[in-house]
Amino acid sequence: MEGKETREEMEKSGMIDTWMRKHRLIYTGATKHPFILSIRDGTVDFEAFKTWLGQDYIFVRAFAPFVASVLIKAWKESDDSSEMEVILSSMASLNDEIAWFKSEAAKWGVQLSEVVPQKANQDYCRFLESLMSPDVEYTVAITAFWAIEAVYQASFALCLEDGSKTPAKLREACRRWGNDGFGQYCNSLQKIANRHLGKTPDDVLTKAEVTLLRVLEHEVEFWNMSHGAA
Ligand SMILES: Cc1ncc(CN)c(N)n1
Repeated sequence: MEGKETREEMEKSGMIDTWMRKHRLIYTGATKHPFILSIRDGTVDFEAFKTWLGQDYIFVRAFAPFVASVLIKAWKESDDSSEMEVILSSMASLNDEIAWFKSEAAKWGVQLSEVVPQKANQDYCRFLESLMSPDVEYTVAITAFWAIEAVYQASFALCLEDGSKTPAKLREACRRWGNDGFGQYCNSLQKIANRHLGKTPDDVLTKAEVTLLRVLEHEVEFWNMSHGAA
């Protein structure tokens, strides 16, 4: 009999997969955005890429304290010590990521100290800050964390697929998030999120789903900001 999936049925495949099916349209909007498709088909406007680069540097600086807040929640709320290690590895790579943004900006002639955060970026950073509150459950925060990373992984992996015409100058940027190692790290985050979603009360489950949708909307707005600014 067809109908709504029960919670037990959803948990069998993992809540994240269920939500990805349920919210396919917005997930595709975030991972196959026209900006990403323009990189993939080689028609990208390099000014748009430079806008993205400067804005994302600001975002990543706000993302690092968010990841730190997830680490604190894992330390307090998780019963599996390996989760802290996954989150810690992410913190270590953020250090590399900030260094990469600085050297990439120098190559493209983007003065990072002069970049002013645009509204979509400010809104997204404010949203991240709201998730840092100790009142936000670990399950909700780890779901958001997975979604933020997974959108970049899926988007940039698309630009590396066979047949893509990604300009040589942008391939390194795409490899940063589109490589297999980053994919495996996203799978680890997804497993952690699924494990906690599978045992959380219904009200927290609803909060996590709403938070996931907010992340996807912010990601779309973030791409729009870069794409529209050319
Ligand atoms: C907007 C955005 N979203 C996600 C990521 C991947 N950490 C990022 N760097 N920037």
